[in-house]
Amino acid sequence: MGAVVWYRHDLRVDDHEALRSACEEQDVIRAVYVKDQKKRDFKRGTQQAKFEQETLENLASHLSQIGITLDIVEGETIETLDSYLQADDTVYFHKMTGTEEVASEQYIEDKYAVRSFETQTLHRREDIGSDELKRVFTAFRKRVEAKGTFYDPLDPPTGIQLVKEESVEANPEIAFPFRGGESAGRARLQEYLAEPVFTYKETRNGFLRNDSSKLSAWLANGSLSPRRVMAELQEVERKKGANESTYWLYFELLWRDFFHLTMRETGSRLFRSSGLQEGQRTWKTDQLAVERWIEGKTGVPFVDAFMNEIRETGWMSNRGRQIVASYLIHELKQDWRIGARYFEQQLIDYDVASNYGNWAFIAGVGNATRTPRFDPAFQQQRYDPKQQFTKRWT
Ligand SMILES: Cc1cc2nc3c(=O)[nH]c(=O)nc-3n(C[C@H](O)[C@H](O)[C@H](O)COP(=O)(O)OP(=O)(O)OC[C@H]3O[C@@H](n4cnc5c(N)ncnc54)[C@H](O)[C@@H]3O)c2cc1C
Repeated sequence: MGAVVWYRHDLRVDDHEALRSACEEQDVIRAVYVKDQKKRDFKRGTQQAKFEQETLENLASHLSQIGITLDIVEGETIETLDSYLQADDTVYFHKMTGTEEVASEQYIEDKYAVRSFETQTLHRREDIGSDELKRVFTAFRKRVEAKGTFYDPLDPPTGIQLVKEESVEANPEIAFPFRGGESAGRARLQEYLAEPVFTYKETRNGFLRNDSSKLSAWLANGSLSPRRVMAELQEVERKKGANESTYWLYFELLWRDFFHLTMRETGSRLFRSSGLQEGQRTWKTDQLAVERWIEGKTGVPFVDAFMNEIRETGWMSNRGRQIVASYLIHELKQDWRIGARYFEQQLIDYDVASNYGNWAFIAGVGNATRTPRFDPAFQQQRYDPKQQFTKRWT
């Protein structure tokens, strides 16, 4: 009989209830991560794959400190796990949001002994109240803020010391010059909370390294725990004082929670053409228009600059994402899911709930019925008046 920690979008040793419990309850532990590319009909962006690889190497080195080997196996998740697991194994894992992830959890729960935990979000379903989850962000936010429940992050199991991240040569033209892995995520968290966070509210729509936290990529693959981010943020507020900007970082983390908790209720409905709204919606699919959008050849320099940035670096700022998504949906009138799928392939911070939730929101088929529209010319005047960003990327 053995114990297996099944890693997915929780690629860390810190605040990892599944790993901690396995260490407390079992003598012999294996850890497994399944690289499942079979269901995808697209090739992942190089930056996304590189970030994952760096993350896995960092995780393996942390686990090896307490004698656990991380087995990385490729193939379809359920088939692969079935041949990896032994009938009397106990599987330790964290519950995830994505519908494919939930389906494989159910299979594993039915067939093996399991211990499952929930740490993917800052707040939990039960913090919202017993009635139906409020599908409007403001109502959700008020509910969790009134409750004010925060969960303390757990330290890594005894015997693991986080490897210190060596400093990364910063290229000022690249907004995301960081490596994958828990060590790099923690280093970035400290760097951001030391100073830049105090002006976050004013800078967050910018396009440079310190204009926003850049924590999303580590949060997305779970190499950083949202509870750890919040605990460190609260510590900084206690020591140096809270301001509107420090609150705003929490406010944005609530959007992440909101999309996750909504998707846990709505499941695969979000992937329909009409998203979370009722009925059918018809969208165009003009391959040439989509190709021009992807290749940064729409002829609208601000849009093209962002599309070139994501293609080369796997990163795009929130403002950029809103502008290019709005352009694809409202100007080119294309199916919003084509854009969401391209982001799924490219983004180093791809996260199913945040990605499809935001795309659906801009298409007017998400949680809100209002349809936000971003005029690239107006946006450029406001956020890149000297065209520094546009010139760099076109
Ligand atoms: C079309 C579109 C697609 C998106 N796809 C993704 C995605 O796949 N993965 C992803 O993590 N975010 C996605 N976002 C949300 C947002 O753009 C990124 O979270 C943010 O740009 C990441 O940069 P940051 O870490 O510096 O964010 P900060 O501004 O520093 O915010 C702090 C954290 O709050 C969370 N957050 C902030 N804004 C949002 C938001 N609108 N929705 C959900 N969470 C948010 C993120 O975890 C982020 O790291 C998308 C937004 C749009 C408009």
